[in-house]
Amino acid sequence: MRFFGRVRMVQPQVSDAERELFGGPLRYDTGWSEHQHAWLDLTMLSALRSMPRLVGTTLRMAWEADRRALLAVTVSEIGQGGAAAVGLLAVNAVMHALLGSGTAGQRLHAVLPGLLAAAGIAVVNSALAGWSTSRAGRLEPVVERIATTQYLAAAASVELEAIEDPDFRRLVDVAQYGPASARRMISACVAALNGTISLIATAGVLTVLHPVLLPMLILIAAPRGWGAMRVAQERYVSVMSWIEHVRASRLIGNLLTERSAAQEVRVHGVGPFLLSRYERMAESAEAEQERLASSKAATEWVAAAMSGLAMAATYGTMFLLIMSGHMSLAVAGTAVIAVRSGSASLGALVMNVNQLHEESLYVRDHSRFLDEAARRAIPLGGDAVPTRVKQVALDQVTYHYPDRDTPALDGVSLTLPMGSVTAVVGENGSGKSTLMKVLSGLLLPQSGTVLWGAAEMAALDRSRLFERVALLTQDFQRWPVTAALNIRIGRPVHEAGHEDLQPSVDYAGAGPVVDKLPDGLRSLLARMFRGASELSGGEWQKIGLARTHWRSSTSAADGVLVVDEPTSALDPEAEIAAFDRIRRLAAPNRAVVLVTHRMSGVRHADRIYVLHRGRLAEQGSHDELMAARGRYAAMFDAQAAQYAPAPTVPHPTSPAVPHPASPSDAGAAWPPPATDPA
Ligand SMILES: Nc1ncnc2c1ncn2[C@@H]1O[C@H](COP(=O)(O)OP(=O)(O)OP(=O)(O)O)[C@@H](O)[C@H]1O
Repeated sequence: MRFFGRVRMVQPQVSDAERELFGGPLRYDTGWSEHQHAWLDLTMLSALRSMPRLVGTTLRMAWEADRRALLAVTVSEIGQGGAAAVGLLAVNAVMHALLGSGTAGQRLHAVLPGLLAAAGIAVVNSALAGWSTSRAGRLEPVVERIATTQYLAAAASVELEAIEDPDFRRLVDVAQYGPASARRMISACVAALNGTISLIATAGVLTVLHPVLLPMLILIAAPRGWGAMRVAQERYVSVMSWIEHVRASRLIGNLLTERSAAQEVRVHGVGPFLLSRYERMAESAEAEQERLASSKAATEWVAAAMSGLAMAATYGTMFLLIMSGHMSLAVAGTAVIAVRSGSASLGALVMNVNQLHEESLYVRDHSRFLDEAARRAIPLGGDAVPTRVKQVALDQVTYHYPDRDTPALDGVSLTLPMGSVTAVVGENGSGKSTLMKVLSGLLLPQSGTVLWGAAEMAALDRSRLFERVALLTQDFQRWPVTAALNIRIGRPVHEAGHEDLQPSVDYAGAGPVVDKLPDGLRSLLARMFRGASELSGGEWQKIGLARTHWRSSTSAADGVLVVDEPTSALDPEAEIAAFDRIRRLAAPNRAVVLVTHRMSGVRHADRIYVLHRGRLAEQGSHDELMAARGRYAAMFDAQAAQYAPAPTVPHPTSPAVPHPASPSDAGAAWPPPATDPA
């Protein structure tokens, strides 16, 4: 009876390794589980019922992609169905001629026209099949390309807030499977169309031959169709319940090969540790594969047995019909062939409907993503940004991340006059980076206003506003392209030769970095490609600075330069030089705002704002804030004290880690023999 009940979700046996690594059964919620119920409700009937809608969606996509190719596929598939029906009729004529009266020679002679017709039909059929394959081959990549382009364009045009929203990220994750599924839906649709037409053709011929043959055909094919559907359901449910665990073991496997983990993998002995956990997790996934294979074998065996019984009943019925004179031998011969090809078509059709349904779940995610992305897209249009502004100002700005209880910015007001350098300091998590995102127009405050001159940012055309902002953040993008493009990409629409970029290279002090590269600015900075060069963190920061200069120098309109922790990887000399260069970027048409924890870089700023837990705690020049002896002065003094001569730091007298359990664990005698420090 277990074969006929619903396919149920079985909670996977989680390995000890997974508990140890992740603290329990892993729930990597990708949104896949949203399919679960759709699928589990799937019966053959509901799959067939949803067929017209699914086919309609796919055909619409294909129609937009290439109408001529779609028409060619449809015509050739219908042609193949017709050819199958005519082929069966030709077989029937051959049977009649073979089993008719007359001498063997006369009968062979009578067979010839039927045989020639069957051969001709076979040739036409294969030509049509070839045509269909080639046109579908044209259609599939175009549909996939259109769906991929839609996906990428939608992902790149949403608000930053959407990208940082975990729910939206999950949708982005799951929708990535949509384009490939849309492509596969084309072939599944073509195959389903082919199956339907050949089935209608065969059914028509069988009904003409004898009315009892059609129900018999259905009886033979139904168990195989049921078996195919059940196996697919079990596979899908298994994938759904195991996906997190398979991903987890893949994640562990990847960590062993990743460059970023390579040092700890070796020095801390993480390699053998993770490898053993990977093996244990993979073993439990293998057990599931084995269970699935056994279940598939049993289901297919039951389906084959039921289909065999129906086949025996069909042949028995035909035998009785022949014996009672209700069916000729020729009809029976044709019926045997038709039943065989018809049951194969029906079985294939069920599988294709099945696949169509499975793929449509992912295509549905894709369109759900497109709808959601359109809802959360950065709005197009808006007022023009004034070319000349005296200042950019924040007035009582509050920003709240959706999943946080407390605001990251709470009633912050500040002013950035053109031509000035403003510094923002504060402890970790005080809201500095959030403030920079609000200033850049990447995040829109829930209350308060950002003003460009007298214009409110909320009313401005955001794409135009972005053109007036230059960004240099600590985790700026290290694009896997040439050194030249890594600079030019600061304003990619602006064409530039290497000589045009030279001032930016010189400005950033990146000359020695470029000189060291094998092909100068032409060198590829992408370690994953052969022949590419790699830069150190500090060298990259100089390239980043050159990019910022390029962006700033290619716009004459008033704008803002946002610099967030630009010098973290620079050596002391380069850091001093970098702060000096950043200050020099403040021009009559540019306001520079600088976020840093290096207090030495802040002291020359025209105005300094101190943030504390999202609120503005202090503001003023360096001298004013030092005189006020508040937070700023405390931070400055704490850093300055690091460089002041200090009394000798005492050495610890006892080990900071517990003793190993036994001397053999330590690999050396423990405790070490007492020695006289003197
Ligand atoms: N994407 C986000 N989603 C939710 N909360 C966030 C997000 N980014 C930052 N926060 C929270 O907002 C607060 C301010 O973060 P922000 O990154 O602006 O601080 P910061 O001053 O730049 O810190 P740091 O000096 O460490 O870079 C923190 O409590 C942080 O946890």
